[in-house]
Amino acid sequence: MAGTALTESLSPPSVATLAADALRSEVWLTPKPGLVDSANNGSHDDMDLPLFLRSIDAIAPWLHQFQAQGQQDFLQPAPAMLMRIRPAGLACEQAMFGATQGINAHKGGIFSLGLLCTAAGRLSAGHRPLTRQGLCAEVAAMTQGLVERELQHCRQPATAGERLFQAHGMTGARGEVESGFLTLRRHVFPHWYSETHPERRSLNALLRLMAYNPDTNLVARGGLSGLHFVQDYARRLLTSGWQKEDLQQMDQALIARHLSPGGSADLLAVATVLMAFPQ
Ligand SMILES: CC(C)(COP(=O)(O)OP(=O)(O)OC[C@H]1O[C@@H](n2cnc3c(N)ncnc32)[C@H](O)[C@@H]1O)[C@@H](O)C(=O)NCCC(=O)NCCS
Ligand SMILES: Nc1ncnc2c1ncn2[C@@H]1O[C@H](COP(=O)(O)OP(=O)(O)OP(=O)(O)O)[C@@H](O)[C@H]1O
Repeated sequence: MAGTALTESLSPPSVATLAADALRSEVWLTPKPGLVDSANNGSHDDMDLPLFLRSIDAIAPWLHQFQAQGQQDFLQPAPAMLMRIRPAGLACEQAMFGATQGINAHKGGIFSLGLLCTAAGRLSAGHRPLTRQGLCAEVAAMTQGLVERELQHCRQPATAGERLFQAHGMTGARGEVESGFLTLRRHVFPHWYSETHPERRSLNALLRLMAYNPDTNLVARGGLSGLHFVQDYARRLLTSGWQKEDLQQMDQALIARHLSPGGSADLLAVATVLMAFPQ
């Protein structure tokens, strides 16, 4: 069985390589509503595709670092891991900002994929099976209590994510990892094989994410009405069936409203990595 062969043959560094490849596929995938892709810069005045590729080149070595640290620390209790990898996470963010002249191309992606690579390192070093479910559970275990510690107890919100928790109770990237990527498990994985062509499969997964992910990027730019606009639009396309032209029209609608579903782009990359593993 292909899935079993993958579990046995995936040597640890391959997961970090899969993650960098997933970031590259995500940015090349076109048309992506509101996001940077090969046709346009979506709702972003300060980013383009070459900037994303430079950012990925800067991040890639750190993804291996996360995995190595997961392997090295596999005997540590899971909840101790986030504190241990955060310095590498912040250094990776700095490397990204260095490559992009201070522009946030991948902050969310570094966070989610860094945790995923660490989880993979821990599972492989502990001779535990590298499965989708196991990886999601390990990410959840490593981030247990994160929303309470960093969002509920945050007195002076500094980031958009922290402000949006206070304003709307949105838990953003932290809530998604603490739930073991619940949005992916509930709304994306069960429908992954409903499309056979790889490009349509990725675009359909992105559409499903836009329909169901409580993306703090959308609320930061367009308020709750911005989030609902994107969710309603994506749900309509999922119901009626869609072609690339529909996504191009949706792109124009999001650009006109300055909306960008960046959190969904990040989760698409996470899904691409996780779908390389057996269930
Ligand atoms: C947790 C991270 C992502 C910071 O999050 P932040 O508060 O800036 O906001 P937010 O939760 O909206 O996430 C930022 C990025 O995550 C992505 N994202 C947004 N929504 C989602 C979602 N629902 N699911 C997954 N990713 C998402 C987007 O790309 C977004 O740009 C990370 O950069 C980090 O750990 N920073 C250190 C911050 C810290 O230690 N603060 C102290 C607490 S007061
Ligand atoms: N292809 C993509 N296009 C745009 N954003 C993406 C893409 N892939 C991932 N993202 C995510 O979107 C986030 C950037 O979104 P955004 O520019 O809205 O954030 P910001 O810089 O914090 O806010 P603003 O630009 O409104 O000041 C990044 O953290 C990144 O992880």
